[in-house]
Amino acid sequence: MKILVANLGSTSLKWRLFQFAGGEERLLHRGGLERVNDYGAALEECLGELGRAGHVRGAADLAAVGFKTVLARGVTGCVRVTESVLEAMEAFNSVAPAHNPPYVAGIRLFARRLPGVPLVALFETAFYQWAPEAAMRYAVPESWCAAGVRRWGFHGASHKYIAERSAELMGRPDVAERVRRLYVDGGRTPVADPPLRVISCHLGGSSSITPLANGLALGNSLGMSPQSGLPQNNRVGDLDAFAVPFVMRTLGLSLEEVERQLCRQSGLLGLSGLSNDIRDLVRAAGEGHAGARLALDVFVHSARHWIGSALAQLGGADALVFTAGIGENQPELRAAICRGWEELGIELDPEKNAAVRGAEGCISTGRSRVRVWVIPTNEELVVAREVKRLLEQEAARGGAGESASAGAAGSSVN
Ligand SMILES: Nc1ncnc2c1ncn2[C@@H]1O[C@H](COP(=O)(O)OP(=O)(O)O)[C@@H](O)[C@H]1O
Ligand SMILES: CC(=O)OP(=O)(O)O
Ligand SMILES: [Mg+2]
Repeated sequence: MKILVANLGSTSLKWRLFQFAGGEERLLHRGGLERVNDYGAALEECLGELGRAGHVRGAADLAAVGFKTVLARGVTGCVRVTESVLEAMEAFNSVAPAHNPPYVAGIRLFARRLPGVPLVALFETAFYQWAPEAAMRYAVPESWCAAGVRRWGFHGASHKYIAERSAELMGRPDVAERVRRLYVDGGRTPVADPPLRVISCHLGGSSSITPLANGLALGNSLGMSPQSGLPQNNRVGDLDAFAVPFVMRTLGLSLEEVERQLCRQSGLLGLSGLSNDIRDLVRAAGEGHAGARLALDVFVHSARHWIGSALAQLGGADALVFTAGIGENQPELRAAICRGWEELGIELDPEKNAAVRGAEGCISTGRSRVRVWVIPTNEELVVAREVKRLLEQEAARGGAGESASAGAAGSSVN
């Protein structure tokens, strides 16, 4: 069974093609494009590359295409994409303006280009279904919460992968197995003592930090929208809610203009006035650009704030993990984030830290009580496994029937 996963990130397109056969998972192909603005053209390039490599010449070559979709009204988990799922995503376009519109368009493009191939979505919010209610609520009236104003949490596929892989690296196969089975039994797979406490730092085009207790999320720095928490590439991150009516009144901005500026001209770009890409900012800061320096400093300050929160929620940590575009590749920022934490039992080894870029490795000293890791994420594998499971469930039921999640009913788009 061949499953393609298309990961439409806020700055990139990444894809991986997996073959599942006889209990084995094999990666057949992977690729990606950076600094993407036109996702339609990027997806055509992906399909072209898969065709030229001889892997996907037509619909018959694929069992399914999986998508790491962000959020939808009333839908989570792993579902067949139906018209009503797309409508539920569109209903939250204004909550995830950088993510939902390109995903809906991208899914429709696959439906046209690969007619008949099952299209399946694993929503990023799925990983937080079991997080404590106190970690997921805002202090707003109940009617706001009922309308969707609550913390949803994102980067679920990535933090799930880190939960599993970090448990393996920390010698905890029991916790890794619980994580693998999470969407089967809701985290009820038993684990041994002592508890494994991991802080997962996904730092990329969007960034988020999650405390993991025995593989389960206790929350996420991303809240109701993927524009919260740390400053994002060109999206705002945390902001006092009263700033919005204030700038509308005092600067005379329309609601649409406020939304546009918060989503396109804020974050690292807004702070630096230069770029939304950390590579440009590190280079420019080195050349004395004050805006770039400020953007990096705010990013580091915010990362430390959220790691501190995770440390407090977990009551300490056994491992701290850096992943995604920035976390995997940027030793200078990892060092700045972990500065002065020896008393907390976190001590980076400067040489190991400098040496690990885009690869898996431990970057803490032998003395460090908390082991610090770089783990390249594999969101696509997490999605592909759930897609496979859904197809197998459907086959066992004798066809693509009703899906487990609310709101997923309706005619399949493919
Ligand atoms: N080789 C690299 N060195 C340093 N930073 C990088 C590198 N590659 C990517 N980045 C940073 O990571 C971001 C992309 O993160 P990533 O998680 O891969 O993408 P997305 O958010 O689109 O899913 C870039 O915008 C850039 O800031
Ligand atoms: C929220 C999310 O999935 O972020 P990104 O697209 O940047 O990876
Ligand atoms: Mg991403």
